[in-house]
Order: sequence, then structure tokens, then C-alpha cells
Amino acid sequence: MRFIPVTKPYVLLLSSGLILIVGYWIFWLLSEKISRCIPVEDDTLSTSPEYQEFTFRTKEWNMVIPDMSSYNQPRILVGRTDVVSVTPWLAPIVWEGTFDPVLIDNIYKPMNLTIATTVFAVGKYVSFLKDFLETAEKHFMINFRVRYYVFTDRPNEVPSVNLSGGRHLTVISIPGSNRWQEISAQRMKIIHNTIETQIRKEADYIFCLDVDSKFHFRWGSESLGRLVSVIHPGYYDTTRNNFPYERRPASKAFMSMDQGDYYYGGAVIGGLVEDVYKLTKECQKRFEEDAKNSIEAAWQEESHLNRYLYYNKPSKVLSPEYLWQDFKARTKEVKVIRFSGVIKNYAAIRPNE
Ligand SMILES: CC(=O)N[C@H]1[C@@H](OP(=O)(O)OP(=O)(O)OC[C@H]2O[C@@H](n3ccc(=O)[nH]c3=O)[C@H](O)[C@@H]2O)O[C@H](CO)[C@H](O)[C@@H]1O
Ligand SMILES: [Mn+2]
Repeated sequence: MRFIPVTKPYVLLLSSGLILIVGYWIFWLLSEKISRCIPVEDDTLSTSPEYQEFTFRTKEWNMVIPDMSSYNQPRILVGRTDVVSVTPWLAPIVWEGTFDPVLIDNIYKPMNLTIATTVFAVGKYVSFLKDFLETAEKHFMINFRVRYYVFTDRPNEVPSVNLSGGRHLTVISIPGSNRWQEISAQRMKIIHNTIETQIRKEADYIFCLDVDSKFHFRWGSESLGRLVSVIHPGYYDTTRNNFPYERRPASKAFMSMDQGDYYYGGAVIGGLVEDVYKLTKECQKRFEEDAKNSIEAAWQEESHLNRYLYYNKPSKVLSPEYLWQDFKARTKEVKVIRFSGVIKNYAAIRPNE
């Protein structure tokens, strides 16, 4: 019985040591299980476009601190009240007076971005290139790196336009066609292929624009966003049942009378290169499915674009300031016209009309 007082502390020490080891082992097992769950959530998050844009921005922001020295105080109760400047899914609708151009440039400038701009000039449409490029040099993404991609069947007729520093132009030969509908529609496929082979490596954002147009006023970094579309100037005051969507259920661009947010113009598609890649891929796929069934949507790729944007909401919407038409008188809500389609003689310019 004498040894009991000696062995008791020894047993106590041993058992508490054992409890500690078992406890640590259980803790280790649990934390392993928890940490194994995290990458699954991470994966889902990192593939979401919003997350990509966010990390893309913050990564760039960390590199250079933007200049915030002086700009007007943002107001809560003072601003434009004559137009709606946010969609019901909380994407900005960009109108003059809703953004500070100096501030927004100061935010985007340090990111050192390159903006790709695709433009098609097939057949006689090559004659629009000079004005398009010359006015872009005055108003489009000034002080940003811009890479124009001109697609044409007449490379020798591409005008030589003086480009400012940091701006670059590539001419890409494509075949002509004797149907304007086909020329317009095939843009989706060609843009998609060129993003894959080239643009993806050369630019951050992309705008795909109609060539029969001119810039008249600033079109800058306020237009940048993950997925950007423009409200068509002919339909911004119209109810959705009057939008010229494709209405035949047999078409893959079908929209019923009670569907639709806005009517978007096919003359402007923009966003992060990868988001426009997805858009062009999907629209092209659905356009081809229609072709197999001998259907061409009412407004070709524009109809498919409108359907796509109904199911994949744009993260930024440009007001009709960014797509006007020269034959249309300016309305009071349009304070500036930034980009406008020129008046054209359809019979003289299109191969079939
Ligand atoms: C202002 C606007 O939203 N315009 C759209 C509208 O008509 P538009 O009358 O604006 O179509 P359009 O004749 O300008 O054709 C669209 C574009 O295709 C190219 N092109 C066309 C014909 C040709 O012979 N050569 C050539 O290069 C050119 O870049 C032109 O800007 O509906 C079209 C439907 O297909 C497109 O969605 C246009 O973007
Ligand atoms: Mn056009």
C-alpha cells in the first residue's frame, strides 16, 4: 500500500497525456475535414465572373494607387431624375451626368488595360472605316491602350489612319458574301474564333462595334464592365411586346410577349474578353441550330444577342447616347451623342437589298 502515493501522480500524468494526444488527434481530423471543404467553395466562387472581375480589379489596384486628389463630392439626393440609371438587377445604366469622367479614368488608368475593338468592313462597307477610325482616335478610350481588329475582304482598301501612342491596328482577311444578313451574323463566329486564337492573349476588355458609325463625344472607361450592352435608340420608350424580338417558337432566339428587359442593339457588344467569348459562342451555336432548321432570326445575331442577354443579364447597360442614329432627332434625355450610325443608302452599299 505504500507505493500508492508514488504511483497515483504518475498514473494521472500518463492519463492526462493520453487525453491530450487523443484530443489533438480528433482536432486534427476535424480541421482536415473542414479545410477539405474550402477548395470546393473556392472553385465555385472563382469561376463566377463577378468574382473574376473583382480579383482582377483588386489585383491591379494593389499595383498602383489611383489619383484621388480632387473631384466633386458624390451626392445622394442630387442627380439625374429624368432617366432610370440602374436596372432592376442593379446594373448601372450609363447616362451623361451619372458618372465623373475624371474620377472613373483615375480608377481604371492604373490597371494598365488593353481594350480590343473589333470592326467588320466587308464589301462596300470598307468605305465607312476612315471616319470610324478617325473619330475613334478622337473620342474612344483616350489614354487607354486600344487594339483595333479590322475584318475585311478588301485589305488593300483599309485606309491608313494616324494612330496615337499605345494604339494598334490589325487587319484580318475574311471572305466576302453576297448576303448582308450573313456578313452581319457571321461576326459572332469570327469574333469567337479570333478571341480564341489572338485577342485573349492581347486584351482585357473588348468592344465589338458596327462600322457604319462615327464617334462624336467621349466614350471612355465608364463603359467598362464584365458584360456590357447598349439600349437600341429606336426602342427605349417602347413596351416589350413591341420589341422586334424573334417571335417564332421554332427559333432558338424565341422570346415570348411577356419576356424581355430592354431591346439591345447588335451594333455594340462589350465586356471582359472571356465573357464576350462565352456570349459569341452561345449565340453562334444557337444561330447554327436555327440554320439547320432553315430559320434565320428576325434580326439575325441581334435577335440571338437579345435572347442571350435576357438569360445572362449584362453587368452594365449603356444608354442610347452610346448608339444613336443620325436620322433620328435628339430627344431631351439624350444630353450628348457619343456614337451614332450614319445615314446610308442601303441599295448602294449592301450586296443584296
Ligand atoms: C444599330 C444597330 O443595332 N445595328 C444592327 C442592325 O442593323 P444595321 O442596319 O446597323 O446593320 P448593318 O448593315 O450596319 O450591318 C451590321 C454590320 O455588319 C458589317 N457589314 C454588313 C453588311 C456588309 O455588306 N458589310 C459589312 O461589313 C458592318 O460592320 C456593319 O456595321 O441589325 C443588324 C442585324 O443583322 C446588326 O445587328 C446591326 O448591328
Ligand atoms: Mn449598322
